[in-house]
Amino acid sequence: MEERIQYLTEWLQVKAKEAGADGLLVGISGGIDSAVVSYLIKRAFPNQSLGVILPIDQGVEDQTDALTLVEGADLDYVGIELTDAYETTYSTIKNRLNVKGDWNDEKSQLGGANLQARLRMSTLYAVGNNYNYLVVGTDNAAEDYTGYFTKYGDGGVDLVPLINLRKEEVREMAKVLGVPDSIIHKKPSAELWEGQTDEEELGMSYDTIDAYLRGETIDPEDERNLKERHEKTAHKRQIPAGPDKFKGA
Ligand SMILES: Nc1ncnc2c1ncn2[C@@H]1O[C@H](COP(=O)(O)OP(=O)(O)OC[C@H]2O[C@@H]([n+]3cccc(C(=O)O)c3)[C@H](O)[C@@H]2O)[C@@H](O)[C@H]1O
Ligand SMILES: Nc1ncnc2c1ncn2[C@@H]1O[C@H](COP(=O)(O)OP(=O)(O)OP(=O)(O)O)[C@@H](O)[C@H]1O
Ligand SMILES: [Mg+2]
Repeated sequence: MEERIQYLTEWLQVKAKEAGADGLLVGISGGIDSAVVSYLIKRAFPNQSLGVILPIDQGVEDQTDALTLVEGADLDYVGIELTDAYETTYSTIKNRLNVKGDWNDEKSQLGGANLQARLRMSTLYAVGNNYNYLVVGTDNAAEDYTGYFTKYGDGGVDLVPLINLRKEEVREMAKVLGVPDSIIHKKPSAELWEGQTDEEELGMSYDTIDAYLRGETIDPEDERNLKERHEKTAHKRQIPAGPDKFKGA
């Protein structure tokens, strides 16, 4: 695992250099994926790496985890409270569509949740511009395969160092890097709404997804679900579709 960590550290250094960037930053949620990326960017750029904590209506526990993490990783950080920005944006959209008589509360819920991820993305790029840092994402192999991320939200990043790591490998790497146990053992959650957990929303455990990604046989129902998620989310892993060049007169 140490070699794999070294490999990713050097890869981050090369990609930043290729881009002419001075360093790297990551959004820190208090979860394990961003924890691992924090330690990696700190290794790659000890003096030019930044953690960005972006609370939106967030529980105290997670801000504590985020702070424990940056202190443990000895990572420079900044906290930017986005609750007001989120609420203003969301209510402005809601009010305007209400005036047209078009607002649909139920349909808009997921869009509102995704707006949180997209506001964080915009904020990370604004901070990145200020320092000439690249934005590092935290998606792992299980999230990538299932498309379990917000398009142009947490999926809108410059580099994805964990993209080939199953969740179990992220946990293993976290242990070697020295990520606190409390973060390693907490339930994965996007925290886009109260009580959300990845495994409940996906309808299966990361152990099952990891087993599938290792090429093992899993419950046929789960396999069907995974394949369907993968196909439905193909657009998130591609550049936006455009038509072929018009060849007529
Ligand atoms: N075939 C197609 N070709 C081109 N575009 C297509 C499309 N189908 C949908 N779309 C577009 O994609 C949109 C749907 O994708 P998207 O906006 O991403 O939204 P969606 O996939 O519906 O929701 C995001 C999912 O990711 C989860 N998430 C988000 C953020 C963080 C984490 C985490 O683990 O921390 C998890 C979240 O809980 C939710 O389950 C549609 O509204 C539409 O605009
Ligand atoms: N409050 C937040 N502040 C800054 N960035 C955040 C915040 N919430 C989410 N993010 C960003 O969105 C990413 C996607 O969240 P995700 O939940 O998949 O990862 P995680 O929280 O690090 O780990 P886990 O999946 O185990 O919860 C995070 O890794 C982080 O980069
Ligand atoms: Mg999380």
